Amino acid sequence: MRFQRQTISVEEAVGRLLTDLGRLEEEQVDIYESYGRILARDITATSDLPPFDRSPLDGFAVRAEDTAGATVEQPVPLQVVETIAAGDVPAKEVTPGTASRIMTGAMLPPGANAVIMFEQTEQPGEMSREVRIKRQLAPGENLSRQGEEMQQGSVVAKAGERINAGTLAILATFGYARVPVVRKPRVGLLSTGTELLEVDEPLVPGKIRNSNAIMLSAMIAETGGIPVLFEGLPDELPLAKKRIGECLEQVDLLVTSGGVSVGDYDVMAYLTDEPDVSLLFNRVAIRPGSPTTALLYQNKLICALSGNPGACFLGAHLFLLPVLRSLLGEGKVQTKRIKAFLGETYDKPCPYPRYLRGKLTEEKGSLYVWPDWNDKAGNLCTMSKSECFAIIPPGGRGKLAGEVVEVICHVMPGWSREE
Ligand SMILES: Nc1nc2c(c(=O)[nH]1)N[C@H]1C(S)=C(S)[C@@H](COP(=O)(O)OP(=O)(O)OC[C@H]3O[C@@H](n4cnc5c(N)ncnc54)[C@H](O)[C@@H]3O)O[C@H]1N2
Ligand code: MOO
Ligand SMILES: [Mg+2]
Repeated sequence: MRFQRQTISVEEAVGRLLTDLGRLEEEQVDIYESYGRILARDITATSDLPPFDRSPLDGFAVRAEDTAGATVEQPVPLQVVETIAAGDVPAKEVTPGTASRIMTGAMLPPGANAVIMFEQTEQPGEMSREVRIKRQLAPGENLSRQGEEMQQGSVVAKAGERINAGTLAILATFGYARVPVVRKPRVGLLSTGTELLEVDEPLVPGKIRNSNAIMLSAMIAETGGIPVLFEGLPDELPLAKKRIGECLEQVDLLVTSGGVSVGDYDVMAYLTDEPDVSLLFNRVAIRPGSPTTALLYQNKLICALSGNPGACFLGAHLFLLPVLRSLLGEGKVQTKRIKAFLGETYDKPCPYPRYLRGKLTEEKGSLYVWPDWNDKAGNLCTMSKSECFAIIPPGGRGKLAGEVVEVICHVMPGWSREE
């Protein structure tokens, strides 16, 4: 199968990966451990919000009717019957001719239907029981009514949402000390290639250090998976297949890098010929990383990315991360494509759509994308500065500066080009 490959689009490839890919089980975690997790079900309000009528100001709770005709020149005098701090439950009712001193956030006393701020009142003396109201109020003025923001039982966060700081505020408000989230997928990582050294090993002729594994494990963790780094994969097929089988037992899916093209030792490409291994695809219309491959073995997914670091990085964004998001039940599986003006001409011809790493700038409300010229598939030192992929359509002339191209953003742009 190494040489006969059917080329499919990115959309088709992702579609095949996500088919029959069920969401993982729900688990309960402590709210303090839930940041970044994906909600497993809708979250409903366990009470009204605010839970009681409360004052948004420091001032006096009054009956609006008592303030009729009040002005600075002719303030209306009221008798103060109580001071209510936030957290208190009022003991007294506000009856005609009276008022209660009230702090911001404090519960509104019965009988009151408006609040006037201190700045619009005056008191004859510090110890005086009298307050003079200098402005007429309408009923309901300066009040936060019970349930005005959320009613008990309404949905306040939805299944599939990634928990961020704002979500945590909602979960805390409604008392979700334990949060229903989706279990994190365990993602096995195997790197092929006898040329690979560990990070801490000195370089020896002909060999290189393994940079894909740690890069992929970071992308997996950032997306909400648990990377499980497995040691070396032999180049001989029977041993490799056995090793892959052992690894698959311990994880939800396996990601490999390298060995997917047509080389003599491209063990992943050979694996596609095994009878008990089903091939999802082994060539996608992308550059770099066109030999990216996906397999099903022992009923689990193997995402076989290219060994070229640049291609591996792209393949992980296009194929691995949507799989993880789907397993996590996250609402947004595919990164949205936006449009931007190409900042400079990129005219290298390519038979496939080229996903060019790049950076985004914004000028007078328009988005510009600037190609990363260090664009050989095996190059890696500009990945750390990559903010997006500009998609240069296939064909002879590439795209000219100022033409619109599609862009997939993968980090929040820094909006500048200087290094
Ligand atoms: N005759 C052909 N040769 C190649 C073709 C082709 O169609 N015909 N495809 C090219 C394309 S396109 C790509 S992409 C690569 C895919 O390569 P593999 O997935 O088979 O990757 P390897 O051959 O194992 O390695 C490629 C390259 O990357 C280095 N590498 C591998 N693993 C790592 C790692 N973990 N960390 C860092 N670098 C890694 C490896 O040493 C090679 O230099 O095939 C082209 N060839
Ligand atoms: O598709 Mo490859 O990554 O261009 O060599
Ligand atoms: Mg190869």
